[in-house]
Amino acid sequence: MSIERIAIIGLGLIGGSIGLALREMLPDIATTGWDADRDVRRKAAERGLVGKVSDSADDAVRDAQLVILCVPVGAMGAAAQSIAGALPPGAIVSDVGSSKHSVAQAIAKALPDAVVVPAHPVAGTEKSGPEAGFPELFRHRWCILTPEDATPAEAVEQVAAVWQGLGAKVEIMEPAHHDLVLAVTSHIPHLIAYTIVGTASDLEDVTRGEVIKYSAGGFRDFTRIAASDPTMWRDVFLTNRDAVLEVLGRFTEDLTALQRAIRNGDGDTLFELFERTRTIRRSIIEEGQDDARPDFGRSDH
Ligand SMILES: NC(=O)c1ccc[n+]([C@@H]2O[C@H](COP(=O)([O-])OP(=O)(O)OC[C@H]3O[C@@H](n4cnc5c(N)ncnc54)[C@H](O)[C@@H]3O)[C@@H](O)[C@H]2O)c1
Ligand SMILES: O=C(O)C(=O)C[C@]1(C(=O)O)C=C[C@@H](O)C=C1
Repeated sequence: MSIERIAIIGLGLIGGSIGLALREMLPDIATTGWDADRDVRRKAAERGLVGKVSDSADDAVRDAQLVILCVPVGAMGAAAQSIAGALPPGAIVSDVGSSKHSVAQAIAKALPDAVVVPAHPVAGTEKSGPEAGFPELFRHRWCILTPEDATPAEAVEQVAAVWQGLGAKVEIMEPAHHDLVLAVTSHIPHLIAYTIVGTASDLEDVTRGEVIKYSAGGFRDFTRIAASDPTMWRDVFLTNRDAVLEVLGRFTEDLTALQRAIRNGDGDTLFELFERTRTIRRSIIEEGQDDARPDFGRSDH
């Protein structure tokens, strides 16, 4: 049986993009949505992010076969709690949170009897809110599902089919493994971007405004990432604490080794690392993942 009715809770960048993508790519699926913020609900209705923007979480999920929670990871428990009274028996609950272990625990606590298939579309931009979504966001991008062993296979297949219908490639992972991998590929890079842009800003007096003026290359790329939503990223670091701290420890050791190489004039160490990392970039492009840029093929994002 395929899914015919989906409710989206949280109508920002990801919830809005899912709604638009469903309406465009899987138009036979009826969509409802709700957001805790009245202004977001109004904008979502104006943009037609879902077929019907409901007046309450209960109304949005009452007839749903799949409910997707698209709120910051720190709000997943509250969002799950808000649908507890009206969730139809047998409905699948999913989410899009950037960290998986603690989100699964929060949803399970609020909805102990629900069938839960957590998901993480590895696709996004530095923008947020109901104006930021676009239907192609998930095309050719990974969506990682992290179900428990006991989760019915049919529910996992139904959620996978929806993501594939939106153009995503689906992978299944253990939640803890997901959290470690994403700490390396997404969370620490964001922390580095926030740090370097913060450091540069602190140094503005010393550099007399020239950091911003000359930020055309590498620094400019960092500023895009460092413009990402503060609520979302605060929650990611608080909920994926252990994996982030583990990877950060390794990163700090490697950075210290580079610091030593620079102080000692050890060019070989620097050259060998830079050569190795260039190979990694080239292999990503060869695998056809260069479209990982959020503005790939779009002039308006
Ligand atoms: N932004 C990205 O690049 C990206 C990518 C993949 C996954 N994610 C994950 O997707 C989720 C949503 O991120 P986003 O970028 O769409 O954020 P967003 O800020 O654009 O949207 C989140 C929306 O959730 C609403 N909200 C907050 N608490 C709520 C609650 N209890 N009930 C109902 N609505 C509530 C907010 O009003 C807001 O409109 C996060 O968990 C994030 O980790 C984000
Ligand atoms: O490209 C960006 O702007 C993103 O930050 C997207 C990105 C990422 O780090 O890859 C950010 C967080 C998500 O959980 C998934 C995707």
